[in-house]
Amino acid sequence: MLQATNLTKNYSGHPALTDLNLSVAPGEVYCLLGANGAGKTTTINLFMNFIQPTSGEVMVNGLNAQALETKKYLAYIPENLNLYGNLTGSENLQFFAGLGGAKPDKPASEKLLESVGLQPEAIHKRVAQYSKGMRQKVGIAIAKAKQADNLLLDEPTSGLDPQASNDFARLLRDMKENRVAILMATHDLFRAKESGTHIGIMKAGILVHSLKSDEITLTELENLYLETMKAESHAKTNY
Ligand SMILES: Nc1ncnc2c1ncn2[C@@H]1O[C@H](COP(=O)(O)OP(=O)(O)OP(=O)(O)O)[C@@H](O)[C@H]1O
Repeated sequence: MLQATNLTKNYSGHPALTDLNLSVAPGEVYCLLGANGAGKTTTINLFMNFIQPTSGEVMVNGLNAQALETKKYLAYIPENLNLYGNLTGSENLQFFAGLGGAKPDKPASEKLLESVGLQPEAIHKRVAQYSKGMRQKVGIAIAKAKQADNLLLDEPTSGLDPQASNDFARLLRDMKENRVAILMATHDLFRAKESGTHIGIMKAGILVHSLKSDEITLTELENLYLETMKAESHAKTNY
């Protein structure tokens, strides 16, 4: 469970995020949309405790995100996942899952990587030879190994081809069915509508709209997004 209450982050007095209220329950996928600089990464970084809030509260499974204990409940996949290029996919998985205290043995790591759709012949190749989509699959495998209750994704499908992006969406669906709470920043309206149970549209650090994805068609979402980006006012409105 992820929860932000009146969450605000300023940088030298400049607001990056203002008064965010948001919750993501187990089995929900909350997709954050918004232009560059809207505050999406700031939100994710606050949940990860990479940065501290100026005011307000950010909670993971009911604990303040600043508590070290929350790390075991969180998995994180950024746009460009940092893996060790000179290690294989399987070795990276063992290493990074091991950091979270959930190191799979070799057969278990092979099974996990196969379960996320990595080609069996790639599993023992050096990651330096992997495509971006393959690296993101290793990221999902690490998250699965960790069995974290919450998954934070920062533009994970950016730059993936449609097939890889589709594979990734399937993996998210599996995690959702396993009751993981997922918060994803994305620029992809189609994926947000398809994979999200909830969609938020941010502008200039404010969550302007928050809606259930089954309340809106893709065309309506696109129109709402474009209107929001055009609108002068940043005032919070209800859809
Ligand atoms: N370390 C920092 N110091 C100062 N300002 C920052 C810092 N990090 C982010 N900001 C500012 O905070 C605001 C929100 O940035 P953020 O990275 O959260 O946006 P975003 O929605 O993730 O954008 P993008 O789609 O480009 O990733 C921007 O105005 C940005 O310039």
